[in-house]
This record gives sequence, C-alpha cells and structure tokens, in this order.
Amino acid sequence: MEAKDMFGNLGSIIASLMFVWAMFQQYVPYQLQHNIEKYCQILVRFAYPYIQIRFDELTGDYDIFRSEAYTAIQTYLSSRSSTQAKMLKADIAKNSQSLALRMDDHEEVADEFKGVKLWWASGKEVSNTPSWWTPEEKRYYRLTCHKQHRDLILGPYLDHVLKEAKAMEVRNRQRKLYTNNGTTWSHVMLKHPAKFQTLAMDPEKKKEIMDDLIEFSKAEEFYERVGRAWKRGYLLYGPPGTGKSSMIAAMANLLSYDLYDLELTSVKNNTDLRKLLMEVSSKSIIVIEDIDCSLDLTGQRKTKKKKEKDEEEEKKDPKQKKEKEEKETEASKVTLSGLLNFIDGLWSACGGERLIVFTTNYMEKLDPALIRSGRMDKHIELSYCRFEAFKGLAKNYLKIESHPLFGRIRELLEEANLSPADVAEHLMPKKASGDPTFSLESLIKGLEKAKEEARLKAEEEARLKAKEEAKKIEQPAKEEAKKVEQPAKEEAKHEDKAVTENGEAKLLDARATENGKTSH
Ligand SMILES: Nc1ncnc2c1ncn2[C@@H]1O[C@H](COP(=O)(O)OP(=O)(O)OP(=O)(O)O)[C@@H](O)[C@H]1O
Ligand SMILES: [Mg+2]
Repeated sequence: MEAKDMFGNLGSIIASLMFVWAMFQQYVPYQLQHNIEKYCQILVRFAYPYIQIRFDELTGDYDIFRSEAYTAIQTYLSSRSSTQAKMLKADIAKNSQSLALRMDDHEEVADEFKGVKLWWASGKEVSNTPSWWTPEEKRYYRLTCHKQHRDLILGPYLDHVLKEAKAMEVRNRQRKLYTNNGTTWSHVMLKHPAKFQTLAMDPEKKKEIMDDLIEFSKAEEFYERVGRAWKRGYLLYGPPGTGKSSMIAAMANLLSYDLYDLELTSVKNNTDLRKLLMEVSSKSIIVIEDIDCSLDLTGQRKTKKKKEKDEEEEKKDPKQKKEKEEKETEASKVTLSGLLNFIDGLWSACGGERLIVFTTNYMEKLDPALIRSGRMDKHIELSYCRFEAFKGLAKNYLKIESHPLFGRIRELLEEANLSPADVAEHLMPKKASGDPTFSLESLIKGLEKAKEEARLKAEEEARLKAKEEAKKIEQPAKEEAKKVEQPAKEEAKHEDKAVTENGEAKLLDARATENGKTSH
C-alpha cells in the first residue's frame, strides 16, 4: 500500500471515530456515558502493568505552599537531568554556591534502584480555576515503575531520594559563619580557604583526626542505636599560632558544616546561653575560643585583658573588689555548670550532628569537669613546628619536597620552638624570582635566633632559680642568728633597766635625806 493511500485510510478511520464519538455524546444519556467511561478506565488500569505517583509543586488547601517533596525531587533529579534530558533549565538556587540544572517541562529521565528501572517525568497543567494567589500553571513530577516493585519503590526508594537530595543540598549550600551579639546570631558567608591538606602537622595525626570527623558525620545510626545524642566534643590546645583556628575552619570545610563562633563574654546569663544554643542548626560546629579566658573556674567570665586589669585594681582597693563581686554575681551568670548542661544536658540532644570545639593556650588552667571524656571526647594538641610539619609547609608554600638546606633545618627544628605561623611567615614569597633558597635561609636565621633567645632565657631562669635557692638557704641562717641575738639583747635591756631603776632609787633616797635635814 502506498503512503498516500495509507494516510487516506487513516483519515477516514479518524473521521468515522469522531462521528461515532459525537453520536455517543449526543444520544447516550449522561449517566450511562459516565459509567461507560468509569468501566473503561478500570479495564485499562487492570491491564496497565505500571503504577504512577504524582508529586505536585504546590500543596496545602489552597495550593499556596511549595512542596518539600517536590523541591527534594528536583534536587535529586538535577544530576540525572544534566546527563539525560535534552531540554534543561539552569538557575542558582537559594543558599547554593553552584548552578542548579533541572529538566524542562515534559522531559523524562530514567533511574535505577537495586536493579529496578523507573522513570521520572516532569509535567505541567493549566489551572481551570485561576486565582490571584496561585499561578496559572501547576507543575508536577510523575514517577512511573512496574507494579511488582511497588513496596521497594514506595519505601526504600523514596527514602533514598529524600536522603540523597538532602546530602546534595548540604554539599552545594553556602556555608555560614555565625557570631553572637548578646542573644542574637548574625552571619556572613563562610569562605575560609583552610583545608586539612594545607594544614602543617604530623601526617598520621592529621589522618586520624580526618577519619574521626568523617566517621562522626556518617554515624547517625550508631548514635541512634547506642542511645547517645549525635554530637562530639573536641578540645584543641597549644601555643599561639599553631593552627587551632585554622583547623576549625578546615573541619567546617571538610564536613560542609556551618560555624557558630560563640562569644561567651557577651552573653548575660545561662538562660541567654541556652536560648542561643537552641537556635544552632544541625550540621554545625559550635566554637568557643580561648575557653580559659571566657569562663573562669568560679563560673564568672572575663576577657583576658579585662581580667588582668581588674586584678590590679582589686589589689589596690579591696572594698571595691567586694562590691564588684556582688554586682557580678547579679548581672553575669554564665556559669561552668550552665555550659556543661549544654554540652551533655538533656536539651543538648535537640538538633544533632553537632561538633563542639573549645580552644585554649593553657590546657592546665581548665577545670577537669569541663574536659572529662563524654564532654570533650577528643583532645588534640597542636604543637610547635617539627620537621614533618615543616615538609608540609615547604611543599605548600615553596612547591619543593627536598633541598640541601633541609638537613640543617631539621636539626634546628628539634632544638628551637617556632610555631607553624612563624615558619610560614619565613616561607612567604619575598623575592620576585621565587627562589626557595632565599626563604629557607631566612627560616634558618629565624630558627637560630629563636634558639639563641631560648638559650638566654634558660640561662636567665637558671640564674633566678639559683638566686631563689640561695635566698632559701640564707633565710634560715639569718633567722637563727636573729634568734641568738634576741635573748642577748633582751638581757642587756634588762640589765640597763635594773641599773636605771637602781640609780633612780638612790636618787630618791638622797632627796628624802635632804628633805629630812631641812625639816629638822
Ligand atoms: N599548622 C599550620 N599549618 C599551616 N598554617 C598554619 C598552621 N598553624 C598556623 N598557621 C598559619 O598561621 C596563621 C595563624 O594560625 P591560627 O590562627 O590558626 O593559630 P591559632 O593556634 O588559632 O593561634 P591562637 O592561639 O593565637 O588563636 C594562620 O593564618 C595560618 O596560615
Ligand atoms: Mg586562634
């Protein structure tokens, strides 16, 4: 049959069908029409081997809320859409740092879950009852799969879609750095470049910390099973410039968590502290820097400088000290117990997936109650730069892994204490030529200077110590001599007194005799 004849036949078939349909609508009563349609649909459904689920973009009684499921599916499908769909739409989603792709209307993409094939289609329908509060077009996603996999798709697959979407959102979102001013948090976008790869420290120790963090971020089920709140405490301690703050930023970058930098000195009392902490979202790191200065053992908190100044003033005027203490107990009541309550109290469990990080330069100053395990699970010491850490810095800053000067530097690093921040300063490019020898020589000079200073300091300390010792020995000898001197002096005094008294008595006698003579 020729194509022309075929189209001619098709045309007449369609025309006949339309005629039959018009007759059907005109002469068959409405109720019967309705029943015939209904039974036809049942028949089709019975024979149709697939199930379909529709996810509308707008939900609620008046279609005014955007459905969370729709948004999650959109996110989930974005990677599949970018490889399969022919018509795509691109946009930057709210709080996201990368371009989000999604399939255009009436596109279809396939997916697979545990060997089962399924299809997602995007569609839209025009509203019959348009209103000013709803858009004219209503979008939706339709999921189609074979009905024999119904249980797998409705349960585990849809769970998997939501979880994956959430993880993708977290990966793509802009991380934020929150700081508190009194009881309110304000934030800026977190764009700290610190990474574990660029952090100079012993590679084994670094790997251990990274593994610990990743393990924690995946351990939701574990914490659920053992009945613990999903949180972990880290205490970072070490001298200034050893990378404590940098490590916190690296942690946030590694896990894609938000940072909450809690400034305890601006929180009035425990109630305000609780309010602030209740607002911290999950997937976040709460940081309290220099915990030893923020909160002293009695529970009152002061800044480092203020504390020193106050102590000086208090020495001068004890009365003022008492008044101040009374005032402080009234006004500032962020206490150690308040903080501990947050760390392992009941309400610390709300939210979950949170890290709490304290930093200090003086580990020994902290209250043992604060650092016992369960509260601060992991203690990480960040110490002065040794050779392994230096190699990391040299690779990062100078792009070298070996150099003839490395031997000398290794020796000096064992003897002198220089923080990674100081070492990094020497390795900063200073010459346009970028010659590493120049930087390494500068470092050697710095190390030699630090070594010399340490030697002088040690000598001075030894001298002071010797002086102290000598004083200790001298003191008892002096006291002994004093003890011997004292009774001798007392005796002499006694004798003097006796002599004087004797003299006075004699004088009185003489006067009395004189007086007697004159009266006679
Ligand atoms: N271990 C390190 N690896 C790489 N760079 C480091 C390291 N430690 C410090 N630095 C560099 O030194 C600078 C200061 O470091 P950082 O602020 O992290 O020190 P810190 O331990 O928090 O000091 P502080 O106790 O004074 O707060 C950082 O900008 C970083 O570039
Ligand atoms: Mg710091």
